[in-house]
Parts: sequence; C-alpha cells; structure tokens
Amino acid sequence: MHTLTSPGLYFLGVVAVWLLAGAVLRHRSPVWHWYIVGYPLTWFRITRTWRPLCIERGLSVSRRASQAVIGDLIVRGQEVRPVVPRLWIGRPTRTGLVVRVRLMPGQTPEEYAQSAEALMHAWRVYAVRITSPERGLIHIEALLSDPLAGVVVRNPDARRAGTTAPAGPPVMVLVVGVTERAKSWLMNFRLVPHWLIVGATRSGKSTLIHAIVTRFAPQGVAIVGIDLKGGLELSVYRPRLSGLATTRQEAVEILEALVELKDERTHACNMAGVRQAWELPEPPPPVVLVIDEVAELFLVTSNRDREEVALRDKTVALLVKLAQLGAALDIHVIAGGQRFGSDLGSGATLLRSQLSGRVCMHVSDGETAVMTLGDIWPEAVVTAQMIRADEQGTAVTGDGEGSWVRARAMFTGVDEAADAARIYSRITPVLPGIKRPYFVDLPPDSEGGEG
Ligand SMILES: Nc1ncnc2c1ncn2[C@@H]1O[C@H](COP(=O)(O)OP(=O)(O)OP(=O)(O)O)[C@@H](O)[C@H]1O
Repeated sequence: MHTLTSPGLYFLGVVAVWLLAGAVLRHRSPVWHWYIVGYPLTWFRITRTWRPLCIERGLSVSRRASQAVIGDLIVRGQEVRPVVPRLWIGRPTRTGLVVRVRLMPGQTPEEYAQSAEALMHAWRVYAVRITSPERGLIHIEALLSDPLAGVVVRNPDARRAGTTAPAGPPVMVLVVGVTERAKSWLMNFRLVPHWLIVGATRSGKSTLIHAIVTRFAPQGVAIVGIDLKGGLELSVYRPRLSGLATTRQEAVEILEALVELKDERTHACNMAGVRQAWELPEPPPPVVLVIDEVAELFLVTSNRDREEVALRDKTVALLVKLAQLGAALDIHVIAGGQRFGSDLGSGATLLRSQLSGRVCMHVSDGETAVMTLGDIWPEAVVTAQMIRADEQGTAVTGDGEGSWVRARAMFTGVDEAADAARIYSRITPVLPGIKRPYFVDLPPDSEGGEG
C-alpha cells in the first residue's frame, strides 16, 4: 500500500495525464499530438528495434575475430559480438523525425538505403529516407505521412500579377515545386547550369518543362527547342521560342549556331576581363536549350547509313561541347527523356556527367533510376524506384545543398504554358544564325520572326 502512494502512483498519474493529453490533441492539433505522444513513442520503437534491425540487415560489424592465433595454436569459435552503429537522439520535425548515424568503417550510405523499407515497417512510419549530408554521416529521416500527396499549384494571384515582363536582369532561380521537407523546389541555373529530367511516359516530365518555360517566358531569356518527335511537345511554346528544331538537320544547325554564340561570348568575356557572361557590361540574354526525348538524338535507323551516323555523331559532339563550356556563358541545357544511359552510345556518359542537375520521376525499370541518379546519389536510387506511376510530378532531385530530396513539381497545364508563350512572344530574343519558328498569331510589329 505504501509503495502505491509514492513513486508508483505518481508515475501512473503522469502516464494518465499524458494519455489524456494525447487523446485530446489527436484531432485538435495533430502537430502537437505528434510532438507530445507520437514522437516519444516512435523514438522508443526506433531504439528498441535498432539493434536487431542492424544485425538482421547486415548493418552491424564484428569487432572481434572469430578465431584467435596464440603462438602456433589457432583458437576457433570465439564469440562474435556484433557492434551496431551508434544512433544519435532523433530530432523531431513537423513531418517526422531525423536520426543521425555515424557510418562504421567500410559502410556506405547505400547499404542503409537498401534497408529503408525494413526500417519503415519496423518503425511504423510512412517512409524512410537516407541522405548523407557529410562524409561518414547519414541522416535517417522517418516521415509520418506523404507531404507531397496533394497537387501543387501556383498561387492564382501570383499568376495574374505576372502578366507584365519584370524589369531588371533575368532571375535564373526558378521555383518549380515543393520538397518533402516543406521547402521550395528550386532550380538554380547559375549554380546548376544543366539538367537531366528522366521519367516514364506520363510521369510528369512535360508538366515540369511547362513550369520551367512558363517561369522563363516573362524574362529576357532565349528559349530554344529541339524536339525530334516532330515538334509535338515543344510546339506549344512556338510564339516564345527563339528557335525550334524538329529534324536532325535542324538540330545540327541550331547547335552549330549555339556553339558559335558560345565562342563569341567567350571572346567578349576575354576582352572585358570577366569570367562569366552575366558580368559583362551589357549582359547577353541567357539561353536555355530544351531537348525533348534526348535519346532520339543518339538513335539512328541503321548503323550502315553512314550519312545518318555522321550526322548523329556531329549532333552529339556539338551538344557535349555546349554542355561542357556553355555554363559560364549563360547557355544552359535541359534534356528530358524516358531513359538515358551509357547504352545510347558514345557521348552519352560524357553528356550525362555535364548534366549535373538531375530529376528522376517514376521510371518503368529500376535500371533507369540507377542511370539517372546512381553516379551522384546512389543512396537516392531506392527512393526513386519507389515513386509510383500515379504519383505524377513526384521526383527525386537535388536539394541545393549537395544532397537529394523527394519533391513534387507544381502543376502547370499546357494551356498556362501556351498562354505565357503567347503573352510574352514580343520579348523573345533573336539569336544570331537561328530563325524563330513560324507561328500563326505573330504580332505584325514583332522583331526577328521569319513570319
Ligand atoms: N506536377 C503534377 N501534379 C499533378 N499532376 C501532374 C503533374 N505532372 C503531371 N501530372 C499529370 O500527369 C499527366 C501526364 O503528365 P506529362 O504529360 O507531363 O507526362 P510526361 O512524362 O511528359 O509524359 P510523355 O512522356 O508521355 O509526354 C498530366 O496530364 C497531368 O494530369
């Protein structure tokens, strides 16, 4: 009786108040419910399951040898004691919690990424992401629910307000969606000049490109398109395009003109003693080359057709050159496609290494995710492979701080992109050696159109 009146009773009282508070907060304030009830319970579950999980998934290491040599005698069967990586106390966030783990010698973040699904089930959370913000350290992020489940749309007020071209130099940092960490998904073309967007059919590639073109349209940016599927995808932007290639021959002509432009800008920078085109006294317009289905540039109908092979090789060589040297001259490449790998032939790996901005949407085979992300963030591959076909616009991409993040693109319909292209057609820059594509409602006083 005496024992129940002191610490035991006190403890029971605290638990009762805690449970009551949890029940009240559950519906009234899910965030506070998470901080007060969900977080301690999840953290308890994590600490309880960490050791068995590490041993089961091969994430533990044995510090003691299973045999010892004493003189010329070998002692076998010594007890092997697995040592599991140390877990730092999890930091709660509004969307879940983040645990830090120091990698043990010989371990890589990828090994943990392979176990993400097992961790997710053991901890009973919606998803587990593994990132490596610095060498030797990983962050294991446990998410309670999918923060990207809803469609992301642009604020209609911002859309209406943006019907006049902004004054001043172009802003090369675009907000194209939101990330799982409740931050803006930014495409910073000055930090990451070239981008590769990969996804299966209907995964949301065109919608992301609509978002990019719609944001660039009001600015003095020259947008050039290469669409070897007969211009089906990029034609919608015709009024706002400084050039459009729909055949391989046209693609070569446009790429040659852009390489020449690059050389001219290099010369101008040398003369002015600056290292980047935007530092010139009169900065030239940034150029963004958008390529739809980039694999088409690498494919030929027959390897025996020497002319076609030679033209293909020339296209690829020019594109690689542009990507290698264009960044400082404000010439950018965005290449989209269903897959992009070394099997496309010579130049593909070289080009991919230049396209340091990566966006991997739902892919139809696991290998495509490896080819898109594996060389930069191997630990992100598993998460990319788990993006379902019905999660259109969801992608794995860079977080702008050297690591990766899951994000969802803003929904930008084809009508919105077509409207932006029409409204801003008058500010389309004219590039030397490149003809603007024909479009029906070209205003009579517009400059540079071939009509
Ligand atoms: N960010 C998004 N948010 C919501 N829905 C989206 C998003 N992106 C795409 N969708 C939906 O998915 C559909 C297919 O998208 P989209 O045409 O962009 O795919 P795609 O990858 O370009 O396909 P394809 O390779 O066949 O051209 C869209 O019509 C739209 O309904």
